[in-house]
Amino acid sequence: MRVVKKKVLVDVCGPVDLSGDEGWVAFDAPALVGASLRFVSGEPDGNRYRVRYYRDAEQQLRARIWFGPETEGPPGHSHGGAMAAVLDEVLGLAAWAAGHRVVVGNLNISFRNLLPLEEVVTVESTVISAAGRKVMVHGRICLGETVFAEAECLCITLPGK
Ligand SMILES: CCCCCCCCCCCCCC(=O)SCCNC(=O)CCNC(=O)[C@H](O)C(C)(C)COP(=O)(O)OP(=O)(O)OC[C@H]1O[C@@H](n2cnc3c(N)ncnc32)[C@H](O)[C@@H]1OP(=O)(O)O
Repeated sequence: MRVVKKKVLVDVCGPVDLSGDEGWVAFDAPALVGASLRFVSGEPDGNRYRVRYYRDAEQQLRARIWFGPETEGPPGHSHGGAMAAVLDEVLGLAAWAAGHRVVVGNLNISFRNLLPLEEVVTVESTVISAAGRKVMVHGRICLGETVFAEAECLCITLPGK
């Protein structure tokens, strides 16, 4: 019987620059929502995502995110679900940062360009409206003029919270 040993791939990725634009102020997500957001932002030195949050001059939430080798989908590029997870977290968090205690009810994403791995990109978010329990947040993952994914996110406030 042939025994094939499981191969363990260990990528060693060096430090990445997640610094913000001029005028951005660091934003402490765990201080606002607790430490539960481990899937996307829980491993600041890991090989999945590395994330740093900011508010821009208009107080909108921004994120600098590095998509590491463990987010791979199409060869050499990010999995669409990896981009979706980022948009879920950042756009939901944007509603929290604007004072709404929400979960994401609907997330509608268009994937516009393949996102190369080990790229540092920006996630922009804008709170569009808040009416009753519904908070609409728009956002996109981009680098310069290139948009990798854009999303409309309907957040619903949690009753009784
Ligand atoms: C628990 C503590 C959480 C702490 C989190 C901290 C970190 C968070 C950081 C954030 C980052 C992480 C982010 C994440 O990862 S959040 C994780 C991913 N999201 C979820 O798992 C959410 C699961 N879904 C739910 O919990 C419920 O369905 C919610 C709460 C959303 C609504 O169920 P609920 O029974 O409460 O309300 P309702 O059904 O009476 O609806 C109320 C209104 O909303 C409208 N509507 C509802 N759904 C949709 C929809 N899909 N499209 C269009 N509309 C929708 C509905 O028509 C109605 O409108 P109207 O008829 O009044 O006009």
